[in-house]
Amino acid sequence: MKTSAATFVALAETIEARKGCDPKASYVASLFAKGRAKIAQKVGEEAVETAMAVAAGDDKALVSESADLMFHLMVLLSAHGLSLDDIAAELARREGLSGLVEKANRAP
Ligand SMILES: N=c1c2ncn([C@@H]3O[C@H](COP(=O)(O)OP(=O)(O)OP(=O)(O)O)[C@@H](O)[C@H]3O)c2ncn1[C@@H]1O[C@H](COP(=O)(O)O)[C@@H](O)[C@H]1O
Repeated sequence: MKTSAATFVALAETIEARKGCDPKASYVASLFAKGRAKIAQKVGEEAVETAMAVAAGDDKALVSESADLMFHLMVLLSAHGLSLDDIAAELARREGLSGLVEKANRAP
């Protein structure tokens, strides 16, 4: 089995390769064809479904819905010319900065 990172890298490459493909032959291409607003809507729906899996106490559904959420988020990032590297860079920038300290330092 691939490592988590390798799986995300492979999926990101597949998503990029779907740009310009026939929307009838590819779900990713169909998302790109529908546009950013529709992809963002799908991200919102999958986030809600992820939360509902938690409310139902269903860990199997939590994994499945989280995968749907991550997948659609990666398509959304790609549609904006961004990638998981941008998210990793932002998380790296925050490394070591407690969320409690950051929140306390926010301008009122
Ligand atoms: N990881 C995924 C993946 N996860 C979820 N999905 C699809 O996401 C959709 C979400 O289902 P929903 O019921 O929420 O949405 P829907 O009802 O079909 O759509 P709406 O009409 O509600 O908008 C389903 O069609 C899933 O099959 C995915 N589709 C593709 N991938 C990956 O993307 C690759 C490329 O896919 P294609 O572009 O289709 O070749 C695949 O090989 C996979 O690796």
